[in-house]
Amino acid sequence: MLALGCDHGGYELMQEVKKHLENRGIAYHDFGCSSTESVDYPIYGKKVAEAVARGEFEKGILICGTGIGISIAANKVKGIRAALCTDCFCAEATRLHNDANILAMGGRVVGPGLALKIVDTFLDTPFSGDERHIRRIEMIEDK
Ligand SMILES: O=C[C@H](O)[C@H](O)[C@H](O)COP(=O)(O)O
Repeated sequence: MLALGCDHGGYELMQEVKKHLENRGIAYHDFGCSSTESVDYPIYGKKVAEAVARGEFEKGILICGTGIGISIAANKVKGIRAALCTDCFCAEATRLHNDANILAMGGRVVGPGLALKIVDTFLDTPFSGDERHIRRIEMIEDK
């Protein structure tokens, strides 16, 4: 189960992402926003990040205009590793190396064709489990 969140800058791309997830039979909960009316991205970044951090959702997808603000907000929540991706190489690498639990994208940056490939790459790539990556993630988490 995925947690989804966006602001007005990501709303239209999020509708494409939702259709794509439905076609793939992947369940999600949409934390909003619900239109292209101007809203504040930290609200949605925090809602999704907290739900993922509580373990209620396996992963999350966040979209704002650039993906930057909403990923900054999400990364303030302990246990969250939100990765802003603009290409499939980064989407794959952040799963393999960082075990990222939230994908962030920019609705004003990537078109739907590329964005859906990024989503698939992120969702379909497992964490490598390599010792060096585990060690580095634990350093981020301050364990
Ligand atoms: O990082 C922030 C996001 O890209 C926002 O989507 C963006 O700042 C919203 O801008 P505006 O309020 O001008 O639509």
